[in-house]
Amino acid sequence: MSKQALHIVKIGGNIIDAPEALASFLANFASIKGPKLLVHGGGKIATSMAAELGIQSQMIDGRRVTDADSLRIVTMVYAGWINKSIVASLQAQQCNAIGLAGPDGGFVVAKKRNPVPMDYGFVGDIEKVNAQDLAGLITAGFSPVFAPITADSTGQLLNTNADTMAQALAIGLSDYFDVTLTYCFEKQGVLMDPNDDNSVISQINQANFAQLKADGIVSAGMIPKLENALKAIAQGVQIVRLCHADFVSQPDKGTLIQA
Ligand SMILES: Nc1ncnc2c1ncn2[C@@H]1O[C@H](COP(=O)(O)OP(=O)(O)O)[C@@H](O)[C@H]1O
Ligand SMILES: CC(=O)N[C@@H](CCC(=O)OP(=O)(O)O)C(=O)O
Repeated sequence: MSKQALHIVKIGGNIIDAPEALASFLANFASIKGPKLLVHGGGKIATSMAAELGIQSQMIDGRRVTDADSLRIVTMVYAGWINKSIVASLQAQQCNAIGLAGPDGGFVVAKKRNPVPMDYGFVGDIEKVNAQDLAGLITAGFSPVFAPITADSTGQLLNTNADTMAQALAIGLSDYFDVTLTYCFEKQGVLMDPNDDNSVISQINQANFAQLKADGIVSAGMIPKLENALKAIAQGVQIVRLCHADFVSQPDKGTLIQA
């Protein structure tokens, strides 16, 4: 029997940092019919806030090396300012958004990343999603808005990559819904030439991803994003797509991920 459709959308830092682009994205998100869930990043704002406070940010393979000071900043920025700004905007557009981070409701439990071979500090890898309770919240009519902050089983807060958070929530919720996962960012999709918006690669699977990586066509934050997208499609998510934030509700745009 087919399940109810659920749209899970991830929105990244470049859009969140651009007020007009964010407003237009949120209007489109609010107009999606039926159950929906938003995961947001905000890495760019966290980096500039840290710089204002005299703290340098270091990224390795798309992950922020998170010391105690950085953890305080990312928690305030992601689970505070960004999350509440988005929720308030969605509520003003009759979307019944509820702001959450991993520790709320025990929805996402993580584990501090092993410090060997590389110590990322307070960075969490997701261990468990409490999908049953979260599905209940969604079925009750709420649209969860997740900040990429988690905690471990001892209560230690951790910083988690937002693309990974979206992937784990999508896989967990696939037991209860037919999930479409859309990664929205500021490009038209995965591009053959990152400077040419007309060069969208229409489909990506494990085999051509390996080739695109080897050829240096995908780089930086795009590599973990595609790894997350490929994991989602391999583990029960029905549709996975990467597209420009303006096209969140246009299923024919962007790059489709294939198993
Ligand atoms: N082939 C590619 N096509 C599109 N973007 C690419 C490609 N290779 C690298 N990128 C970079 O990946 C970025 C998206 O990853 P990331 O910065 O982690 O996004 P976000 O913070 O929006 O999740 C793009 O802004 C772009 O600079
Ligand atoms: C561990 C880790 O790297 N966490 C990310 C969380 C934010 C994020 O993923 O934001 P974008 O989607 O805007 O890149 C970070 O602090 O940058």
